[in-house]
Order: sequence, then C-alpha cells, then structure tokens
Amino acid sequence: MDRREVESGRNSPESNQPAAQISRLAIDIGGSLIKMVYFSSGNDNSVDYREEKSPLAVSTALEGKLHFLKFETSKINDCLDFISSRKQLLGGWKHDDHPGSDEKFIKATGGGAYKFTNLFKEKLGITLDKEDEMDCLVTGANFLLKTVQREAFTYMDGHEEFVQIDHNDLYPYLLVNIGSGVSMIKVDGDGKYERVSGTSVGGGTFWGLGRLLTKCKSFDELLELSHRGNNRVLDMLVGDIYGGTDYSKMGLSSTTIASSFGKAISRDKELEDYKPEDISRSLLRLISNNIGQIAYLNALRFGLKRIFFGGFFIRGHAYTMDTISVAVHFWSKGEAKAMFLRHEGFLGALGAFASYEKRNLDGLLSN
Ligand SMILES: Nc1ncnc2c1ncn2[C@@H]1O[C@H](COP(=O)(O)OP(=O)(O)O)[C@@H](O)[C@H]1O
Ligand SMILES: CC(C)(COP(=O)(O)O)[C@@H](O)C(=O)NCCC(=O)O
Repeated sequence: MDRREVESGRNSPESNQPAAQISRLAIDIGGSLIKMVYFSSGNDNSVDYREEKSPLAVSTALEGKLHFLKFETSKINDCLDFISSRKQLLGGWKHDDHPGSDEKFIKATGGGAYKFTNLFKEKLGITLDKEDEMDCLVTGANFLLKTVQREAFTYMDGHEEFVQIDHNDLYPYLLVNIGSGVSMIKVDGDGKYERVSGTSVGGGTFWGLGRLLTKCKSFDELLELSHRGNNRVLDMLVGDIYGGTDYSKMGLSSTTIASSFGKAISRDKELEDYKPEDISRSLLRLISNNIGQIAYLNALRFGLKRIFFGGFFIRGHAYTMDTISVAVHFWSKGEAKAMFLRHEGFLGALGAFASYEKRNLDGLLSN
C-alpha cells in the first residue's frame, strides 16, 4: 500500500482487500481528554473527523492503519457513541485470562479507566481492562522513540530539528507528561522507571485559569489568542524593576520575566482593562516556563541530559515549545535539551494498546 494513501486514509475503491475490521482499540481516559488508538485492517477507507493525527501505516502479518482520536472527557458519551458505531467492525477482544468467555474487553488507562468502569459496562457491555497510567506512558514513549522515525524533535526560535535516536543510547531520560497535571518520570529502560516528581500546575491550570480570565469557549481559542498577545503588558520584567537595565551581576537581562503577572498589581486597572490575548500569552508563558524549570531541576537531580516532553498541553504549539526549550536551556546553561514528540498526547493510549501483547511492539510500524 502506498504510504500517501495510508496517511490520507484513502484506499483505491477497486482494492481487493477484505472488509474493514477494527481490532485492538485502547483508550486513555484523562482528567481532560480521552485519547483513543485503534488498529484497522482490511478495506478501511474511513478517516474520522476526530482523528487528531494522520493514521500510521502498520505492517506485520496484517497490513493496516493505526488511528489516533481524541474526545473531551466531559463529553464521554461521544466516545461511547463512537465505539458503539464501530462495534460491528470490532474483532476479537477476548481476554487472555478468560478465553472461553464472551465478555468483551478493551485496554484502558488513566484515572477514567477506574471512574467510568460502570458506564462502559452499562452502556456498551464492555469491560475496561485496566493498565497503570505510568506504565503506559513509559511503554508508549519508548515505543515511539524506538520505532517511529522522526518522532522526536527540538524546537527553538521557530526552528524545528528532528533528533536521531540511538537505540543503544536512549536511557536514561526524563519523561515529562503535561496533561491536566504534570508527571515527571525517570526512564531507565522498558518497564524500568520511577516517577520522580510532578506538579499540579499543568495543562488544566492553563485551560482552567485561562477560561475564567478570558471567557474563551475552547482550549484552541485560548491557544490561538496567545499568538496575538504580548506578555509584557502583564508580566513584570527585570527591566521594569531596574529602570530599563539588565541585572547583569546576576546574569538577568532586562527582558527576563521577574514576576509573572506582576504588573497586574496596578490599582489603576481591572481584569476588563487587559486584553484576553495578553492574559493568554502571560499564562502560557508562566506555566510553560515553570514546567521547564521543574523539569530541568529534576534532570539535574539525576544527572539526565535528555528531557522528552509529552502530553496534550503542548499541542505542537510553537510558543509553548519555545518557552519550555528556553527555560531548559537557560537553567541548564545549555547542558540539557528539551525534546518534543510528534504523538505527544498519545503516549498513554499507545502504551495501553501495546499492552494487548504484553510485550514490546518494536518493529510493528513500517513508517
Ligand atoms: N481540545 C482540548 N480540550 C481541552 N484541553 C485541551 C485540548 N487540547 C489540548 N488541551 C490541553 O491538554 C490538557 C490535557 O492533556 P492530556 O495529555 O490529554 O491530559 P489528561 O490525560 O489529563 O486529559 C488540557 O489540560 C489542556 O491544557
Ligand atoms: C494525577 C495525574 C497522574 C493524572 O494524570 P493526568 O490525567 O493529569 O494526565 C497527574 O495529574 C499528576 O501527576 N498530577 C500532579 C500531581 C503532583 O505530583 O503534584
């Protein structure tokens, strides 16, 4: 199958392939979003409008596509409807431990795998086979880094550069997953990891505070606003405190943020006097900077040079990645590097997907 056909999801109509079949559907139900990964084989022409990434071509005994979808956790019924609408295409989901049973299982991770167990059972008759969230994040990250070409990249000053991963020199690294909250995991190998830190100031904070402060209706709108904003309207810079000059003795330039939102202390202005785009920009900068700094401090704690950032907060967004990269570069004095992943938001779902095999899926993907 031609790669472009696979990636655009269009097979030729005259294809002789058998009818589409979906097997191995896995979900990661987080605090904000549900991420779904499923494998389809046969004559599957469909690309769902919810598909977040182009499908990946898969070539093992079966040819097919790996699909990546997301739903808002607050709209979990959309996810249930989607699974229900594809139920007739679903292949065997029988559990290894109960091969004789007719009960249907899907692999699920994230807190929602616990929270929504009954809902899946009652509405779809499906049992969620739970996998640990950190296990899945690590499996997903290792799988992508070892298997998918051009998965990892650096981003600085608008310049994106793919990172060639040496499989023999991948570990140890720090994995920073920025979801609703943030988990920082030291990864030493397949299944070998330790969650070394975390912070509650994460993607949920950006979207939650941002929504309250700007009245934005969606995360994408808030992110879009930040493109047009100027953080200097709200952030107090070193130069604002030092009369326009650097604090050079301490290596602080006049443009360094001395205090995020520090200018909002002004008694002359109220919330409505600030532009939503400036608020969004300052908030994005505050959160990205803070995560970049905590990530670096944890990398320093364990002598790690490579830091991979995942989670849906990043969203491939230039300013977010740039701020995180600058923070890591600044604090490490250029020693450590921030790297990003193309399938950033799907680490957990991929890990859950891989757990069907209870073994590593290296070499599964052809692209
Ligand atoms: N469409 C969206 N709706 C809500 N949040 C989004 C959306 N796209 C990106 N995000 C960001 O992604 C974060 C959730 O990331 P994710 O990795 O899915 O974490 P979780 O597993 O906690 O849901 C949100 O807190 C928000 O910052
Ligand atoms: C509890 C969580 C692992 C849940 O994952 P999430 O749904 O946010 O992706 C995460 O929100 C987290 O690590 N929060 C930070 C908790 C802390 O270490 O302070």
